[in-house]
Parts: sequence; structure tokens; C-alpha cells
Amino acid sequence: MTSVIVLRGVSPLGGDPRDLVIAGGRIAAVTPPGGGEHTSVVADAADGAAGGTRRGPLIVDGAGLIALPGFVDLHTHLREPGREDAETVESGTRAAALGGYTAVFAMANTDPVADTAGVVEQVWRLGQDAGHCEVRPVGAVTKGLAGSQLAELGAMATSAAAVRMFSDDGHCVSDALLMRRALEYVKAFDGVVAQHAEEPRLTAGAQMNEGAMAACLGLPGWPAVAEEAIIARDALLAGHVDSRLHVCHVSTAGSVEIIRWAKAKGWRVTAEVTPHHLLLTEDLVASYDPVYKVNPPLRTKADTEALRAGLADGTIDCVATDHAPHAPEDKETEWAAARPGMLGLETALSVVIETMVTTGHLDWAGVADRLAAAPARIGGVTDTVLDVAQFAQVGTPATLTLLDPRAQRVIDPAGFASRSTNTPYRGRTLPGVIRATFLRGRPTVLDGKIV
Ligand SMILES: NC(=O)N[C@@H](CC(=O)O)C(=O)O
Ligand SMILES: [Zn+2]
Repeated sequence: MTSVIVLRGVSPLGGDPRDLVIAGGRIAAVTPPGGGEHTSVVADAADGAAGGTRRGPLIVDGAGLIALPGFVDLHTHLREPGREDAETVESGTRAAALGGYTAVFAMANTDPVADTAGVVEQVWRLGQDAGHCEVRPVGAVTKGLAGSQLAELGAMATSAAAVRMFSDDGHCVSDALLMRRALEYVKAFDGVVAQHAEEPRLTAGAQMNEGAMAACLGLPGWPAVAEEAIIARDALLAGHVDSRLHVCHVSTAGSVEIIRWAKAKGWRVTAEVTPHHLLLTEDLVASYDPVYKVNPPLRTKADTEALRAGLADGTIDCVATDHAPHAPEDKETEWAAARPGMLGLETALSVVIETMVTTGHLDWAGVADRLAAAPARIGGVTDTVLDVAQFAQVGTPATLTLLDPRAQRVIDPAGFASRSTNTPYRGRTLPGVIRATFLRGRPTVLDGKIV
């Protein structure tokens, strides 16, 4: 594979077209778009950057494509070890690269649970071997996700996987003292505790959002307050011990208000929203199709609107997919028995365009911040720019994705790289197609296909 690449006529952050020359894993030159006799200028720049060895750069026709920094997903379930039938590190990171991602945080609710240095190192190594994107393992907060004893946080932080984010996701750390201790402990290595905010006593037996729709469908409700009470408590704890809290998959308007309040206090609280909570609402549950079953549940239109506004104004820092693959026997069953969770990696950008760009909530620089720079800051990812203003400048890492904002596609999981098919968007036409992804100057996706 050639080490010099020229991206011809791409629009960084949706701005004026440029030729980007990539060499040595970084942006080596940025020039006005060439073509014709300008080719040699670009090729010369590439040669210079490559140390004078002419190997013939790989030319990528980027006309009409927008270049954004590679996306960072703070919330991915890769299912390995334990449920390799639903997803593996290899298949999940392929899905990630095809979705424009260059780094994913692999959640700890595997089997065995990622609560020791051994398991997080195993996942990290599998990610290195697959090579489709960076894999950053998330360590469990409590042993076995059981919520009673802290896991070996320090051992995971100092392991080869260098864990910085800890979460019992799938479960809430509901014990306030344990949550306080975890927040205090991770300060030693600038870690962050990512909370799945769900007061379990308020959600026992819950099957969907609590409200009129649940009453109508005869399903036990999952009230907004079960999420909001934990977020408020944890924000207070994070403020009290001056540590970093990250709130997973925020789903209610009230949660947005609480996070806005916590940030105004100056506490170190960050938050993510999933694509599905930006787009989908609880009425879909009327079909009783378990593809719409997810934790936290799909909420109301008013909630989606508050989430969009919160993401637009930065109250919610970033988008995270909560990519949750499930095998057919766990998902394609009756509603009450089905596992919660939906796929996200291969459709996230499209849903963000549909809900945030088309609606005028975010421009492309805003998308770059919410999908790449902000999660990189929260997770401590260094290959992605931490400030979108630094993107596509000479010397910055060539970790980026190229997308066609005008192309539409009909979502069909048969074409997904994921091993699972539980997408709630099957049959929908959505905008935006990823054409290429580069990780430190190396193509992971070209022409919409894994390299
Ligand atoms: N979101 C879900 O509905 N499910 C996730 C767990 C989680 O993120 O809470 C899973 O692991 O399947
Ligand atoms: Zn969760």
C-alpha cells in the first residue's frame, strides 16, 4: 500500500474544496483543488512529504465529498468475549470503519465481564489485530457488574489497554457510596465514570417509556424520573468530589435540564445521546416489534426535540451509538422476552444528518465536534483532533472520513458488516454515505468497502 495519498477536491468540514496530501500518517499539504497540470504540484508535495521517494501517490477523487475527522464512539458493544455469534471485535470494528469511525470504546458487559487487566488487554489486542479502528476497552466499575464491590480500576488503567473510561453499562451503579468511591478513585489517572442512569427500583419489570402509550399498550412503564434521579445524584457526587462523570444515552427532556444545571455549576459532567433517541419515538412500540426495544426506552417527540436542542447547544456533548448487536434468538421473539438494544455504527451519521443537519441544528463543523472532537476529548483519544479548527491543517493526524452528503440509501442490514441485523431503520431511506475512512493515514475504507 502506497504511503502517500492525495484526496482530490474534498471539502474539509463542508468548506471550500481542497486537495489534501497525506504522508507519514499526517496531513502533509493542503492546496487549492488541482486537476490537469496541477496534478504534478500535488504529486511533488506528496513526494517531498514522503522524503523524496516517488512511489506514485494513491489518488482519491473526492469531488462532492465532505471530509470530517474520524468519528469516535464512546459506547459500542462488541460482544467479544462471550457472544461472538452476535458480534466480534473484528466484525464490530468493520462496521465502525464503514460508518466513518476511527475509534470505538468497547463496553464492559461481555462474558467474562471486562473487570480485570486480563480481559481489557485481550479486547485491546483483538482490536489491534483487526486493525479497522482503534479499540479502547471500557473497564467495569464493579466486579462482575454486580454493583457491590469496586473492580480493579487501577490495574486496568495501568494495563496495556490504558483504560480511562469505566462503566457498568447495561446496569446502573445504583449504590451512592460505591459511585462516590469510583469517582474518587479514577481521579488518580484522569479517568471518567460513565453511568447508565437507571434507578433499578423504579424500573423493575419495565418494558417501555412510562406514560399514556404504555397504558394503552398494556406494558409496564420505565419512568423518566428513573433516569433523571440518578443523573442528578451523580452530578452532585461528581461536583462534591470534583471528578469526571459521563452520562450514557441521555433520553429525556428532564435529563437535558439537569445536565445543563450541572454544567452551569462548573461540575465536570459530560453526556452523550444516541442516534435512535434523536430520531425515534415510543409510538413505534405499538407494532410490538422488539427491534424497537432498547434501554433506556424510546421516549416522546418532546424528548427528541429537547435532545436535539441540547446536542445543538452543547449541553449534550456528543453522539454515541450504543451499538447493541443481538442474536436472532435473543431479539426476534415476543416483546417481553426480547433483549433491549439496537445496531448503530453503520447508520449513525445518516441519522445525525437527518435529525441535526437537515433540520438546521448543526453545520458540518458542529457534526465534526459532536461525532469526533468532543468524544475524543472525553475519552482521551489523541489521533483525532480535539478541536475542529485544527482539522485538515498541515501536521494534523490524517484520521478522517469522507462522506457524500447528497447520496441516499435504503437501509438493509443484509449489507451490514455487523454480525447482527437488529437495526430499527430497515427499509428507511436515509441521507449520507461514507465513501472512505483513514486511520493515521492508512485507508480502512475505500469506495465504501473495507480495505
Ligand atoms: N442499550 C441497550 O438496550 N442494551 C445494551 C446495554 C446498555 O447500553 O444499556 C446491551 O448491551 O445490549
Ligand atoms: Zn446502557
